[in-house]
Amino acid sequence: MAVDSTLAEMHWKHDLLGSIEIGIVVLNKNYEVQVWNQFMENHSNIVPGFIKDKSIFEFFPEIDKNWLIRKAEPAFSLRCPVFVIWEQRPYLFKFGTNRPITSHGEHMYQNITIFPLASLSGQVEQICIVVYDVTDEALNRLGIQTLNKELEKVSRVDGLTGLFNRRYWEEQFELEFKREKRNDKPASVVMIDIDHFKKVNDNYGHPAGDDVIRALAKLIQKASRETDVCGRYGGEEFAILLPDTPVANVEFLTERIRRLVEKYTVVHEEHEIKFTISVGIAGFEQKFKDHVQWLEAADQALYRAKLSGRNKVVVAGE
Ligand SMILES: Nc1nc2c(ncn2[C@@H]2O[C@H](COP(=O)(O)OP(=O)(O)OP(=O)(O)O)[C@@H](O)[C@H]2O)c(=O)[nH]1
Repeated sequence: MAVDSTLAEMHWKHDLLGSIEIGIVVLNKNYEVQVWNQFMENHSNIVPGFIKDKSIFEFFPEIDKNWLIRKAEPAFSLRCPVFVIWEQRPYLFKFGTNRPITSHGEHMYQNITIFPLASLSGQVEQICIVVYDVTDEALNRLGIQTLNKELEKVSRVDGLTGLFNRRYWEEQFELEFKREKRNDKPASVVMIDIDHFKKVNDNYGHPAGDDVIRALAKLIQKASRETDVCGRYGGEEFAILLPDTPVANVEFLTERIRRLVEKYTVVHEEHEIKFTISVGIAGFEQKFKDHVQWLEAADQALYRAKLSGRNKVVVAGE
């Protein structure tokens, strides 16, 4: 009778371990597998009889041995459970998943709990690793994060050129102005405007004009440093903020862009379009009350470049 009830108990425990949708692995102190439930078998294609008494590290090279031993140590020595969530480590066992393939990989995301299994004497000779499949939750979260990053980028960038849009550029410019007010280091701002751009639109059409705007944006970006903040300020007007750069260096740089543009040809359908730019530069001065005054100085220099014949670089105050 006693044997019967023990057998029955073993049977339902076996059924229970087999039917639950979580992985259960019992390891001894040598990290050899003692229990391997149906979930683990289904996802690894390794049957319990084959892996029993073998080191877990032999079968799963993706498991960082030192890391797992370090993690499981408190379960053995302090008898406390240990939790590892997918944000810390996406998975312990590299199992596939039947979810649609996304940019976040096609493996199963797992939360892991490591429980101490104490014997009657209170000694912990074994630990139980419980593996939860949290792929749906992880993919949702990662999907939302990607979407948020995309939205953040879209809200900063001008769609036609890929440069910063006016709003974001102005925000950065205002911040730089405040930094300059405190630090008083050399910094410059540049306004660039395409000459007689209306004629480009009138002669070749609006899409051709767009190609010219895009071409100039590329030239500006190529000539600038990573720390320069390049923006499309208006239709055919661009602004560059150059932190830590004195006016003399900027004059040299913008003169180079001006010459490059002069030589450049935009090919749109059967048309070869030539164009030029006018440039205004203003170095930071402590006398500016706000960033608007600093930008106005560059704008006035640009206006003088236009008035004095276009295709020119003019520095404010010179
Ligand atoms: N193709 C295209 N044209 C634009 C865009 N935004 C503004 N424009 C055009 O840019 C032209 C700007 O013309 P104006 O402000 O008169 O200046 P301009 O012809 O460049 O003359 P100057 O600046 O005095 O040399 C207008 O015809 C606008 O329609 C755009 O995104 N694409």
